[in-house]
Amino acid sequence: MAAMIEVQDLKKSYKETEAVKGISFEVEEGEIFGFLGPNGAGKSTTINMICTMLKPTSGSIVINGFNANKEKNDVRASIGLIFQENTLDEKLTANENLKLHCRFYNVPKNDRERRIQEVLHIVDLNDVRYKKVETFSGGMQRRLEIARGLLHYPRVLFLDEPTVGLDPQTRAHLWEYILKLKKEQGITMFLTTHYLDEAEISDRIAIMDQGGIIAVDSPEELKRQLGGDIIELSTSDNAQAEAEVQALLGESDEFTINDELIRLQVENSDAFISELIEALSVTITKLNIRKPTLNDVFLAFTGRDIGEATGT
Ligand SMILES: Nc1ncnc2c1ncn2[C@@H]1O[C@H](COP(=O)(O)OP(=O)(O)OP(=O)(O)O)[C@@H](O)[C@H]1O
Repeated sequence: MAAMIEVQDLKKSYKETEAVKGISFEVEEGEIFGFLGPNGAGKSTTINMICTMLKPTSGSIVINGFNANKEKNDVRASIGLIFQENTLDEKLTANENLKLHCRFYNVPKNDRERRIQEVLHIVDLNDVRYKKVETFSGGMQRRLEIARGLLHYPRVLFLDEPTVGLDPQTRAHLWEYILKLKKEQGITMFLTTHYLDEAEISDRIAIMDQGGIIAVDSPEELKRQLGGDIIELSTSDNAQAEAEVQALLGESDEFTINDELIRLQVENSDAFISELIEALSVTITKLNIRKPTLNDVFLAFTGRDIGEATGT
């Protein structure tokens, strides 16, 4: 199967900043592709280039078989954008917002009524079709934006932090709709999010840092590559414990430490934990053993916790 998005050696420089440093990746048709990275990594710049809103310095982008540089209109017709900011006209009804979009995207006149009904049905908003958007809850507005993004039958949906500012229940609902779209319409999704539980839904995740892509794989594989178990502990004297853990692990093994928590990764915690307890002269006040999470993956690749790295 041909890739739905093909990015090759893509670069973007702003005066002094090399924001995107020659990245290459492919997104398969029908997959949810998560795009993660710390603030300033180059994610927005990359997405804006893929969506034809920003001209690359060099490199090539092909979407749905169309070249983003030479066939902008075909690319735009192939994609739907659902960004963080609400771009609906709140003074208009849902119906009016959708009709406007049909006009912008040249949806044939005879098709408009059928498509509006179709997309409203997908997001369960048929009942409020003739109500003003300003009377909608945040979640309903988001659903209407998704409906609008689907009106011109895009093959790829770009979802840029689609659930920011929504309560957990609305987030969960919205995800049900997004997954339904993937399943029923086979739409490819390009997703950025700071919520790791959402990123976990992706078929594959790319991690971007300092203008480059440093990992691309399924969430399971990324976690598996990290391997072993994560041990987190606090002690009565973490500085002393740090020296003792280092002596036990040897120079080559890595672990992270901050004021409260020593975090280390070992092949097999069962075998290691008794050695650790024996090696420590200080009292252990907290001990937690777990499998790696996506946050550990993020930390391993970028050196930062996703919360710190994205200011969330
Ligand atoms: N218009 C611009 N002019 C100059 N520099 C820019 C411009 N837009 C972005 N940059 C720089 O390019 C780099 C990448 O920025 P970008 O916004 O793509 O990162 P990001 O990963 O999307 O970050 P965030 O998660 O904060 O949105 C940063 O160093 C940023 O300061």
